[in-house]
Amino acid sequence: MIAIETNDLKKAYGKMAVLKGISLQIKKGEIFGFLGRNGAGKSTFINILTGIANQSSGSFSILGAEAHRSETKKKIGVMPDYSTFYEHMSAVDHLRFFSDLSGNPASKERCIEVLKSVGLNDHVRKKTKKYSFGMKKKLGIAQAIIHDPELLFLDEPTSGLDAESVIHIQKLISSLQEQGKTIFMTSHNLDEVEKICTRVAIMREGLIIKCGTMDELKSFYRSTMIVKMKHSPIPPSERETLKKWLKGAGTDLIMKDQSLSITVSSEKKIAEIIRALNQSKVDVYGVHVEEPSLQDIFMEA
Ligand SMILES: Nc1ncnc2c1ncn2[C@@H]1O[C@H](COP(=O)(O)OP(=O)(O)OP(=O)(O)O)[C@@H](O)[C@H]1O
Repeated sequence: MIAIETNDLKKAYGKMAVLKGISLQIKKGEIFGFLGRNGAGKSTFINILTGIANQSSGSFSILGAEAHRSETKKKIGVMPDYSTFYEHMSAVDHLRFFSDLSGNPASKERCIEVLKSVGLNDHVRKKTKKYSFGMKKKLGIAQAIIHDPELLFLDEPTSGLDAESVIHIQKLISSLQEQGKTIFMTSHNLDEVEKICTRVAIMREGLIIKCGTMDELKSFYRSTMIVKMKHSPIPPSERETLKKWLKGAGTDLIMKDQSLSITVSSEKKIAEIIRALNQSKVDVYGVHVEEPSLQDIFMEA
């Protein structure tokens, strides 16, 4: 079942093309990570999908329905990149008032339960004007999930939060997925995206330039890998011959007494290197292969 589908979605502000044709399909139950440098167009994309802005051309559907129908809106939750709150109200009153206004009234108990789930246990009765930046961020997430939506749009849900809160919110996002929700999130925290997202799209200058699971993205970039080996001492008589052979097998060779590091272009080469070492009477104790991280992929994309 498809949660979000966009077809050649474009957006221009005056002469500036911000989205240049985005076509995406996001399945129900995914945590979809949307990455891109500052100004790439991520928030604009979310704003269009959530009805805050209109597209210039192209179409999209949300939860199988044409976008912006009121029934569909009730099934989505949004945490925009910049949330505003009723400052004179306590967090719990703010959530109740907001849920009444949005046509999904929530009980006081439900509001308190949701505030606790985002880690605001001790601040449910505090006025939102006294909230710190991080507390407001959590309140924004609470506001997005108060009506138990099927689909959540989270624009940088953990930016500006302390390390403990980041982990708390990441766990909350994963638990929402376990409950069957679909999450579309933007983030500049690549470790976070790698950790919790089921699929990732990388956007650059209004276009999606890479999209797939982490394994798919990594296999695309798995053309080179850094191999590190620990081994027994190399007999002095074998050292030069072995060094010459290794230089032909890969690049960036670093040879130490009992370890080496080399960049190779295929997994087959790793087996060949182990055989060559054994033939030179060197025992291999450990092999570590460094795969590209999301950061490597992001930087190269
Ligand atoms: N209302 C607007 N009017 C004119 N230009 C806008 C408007 N909103 C966004 N833009 C421009 O559109 C481009 C994309 O902005 P957007 O906020 O979507 O990027 P982003 O990928 O979310 O960036 P960031 O990571 O910094 O949040 C930017 O060049 C921005 O200046």
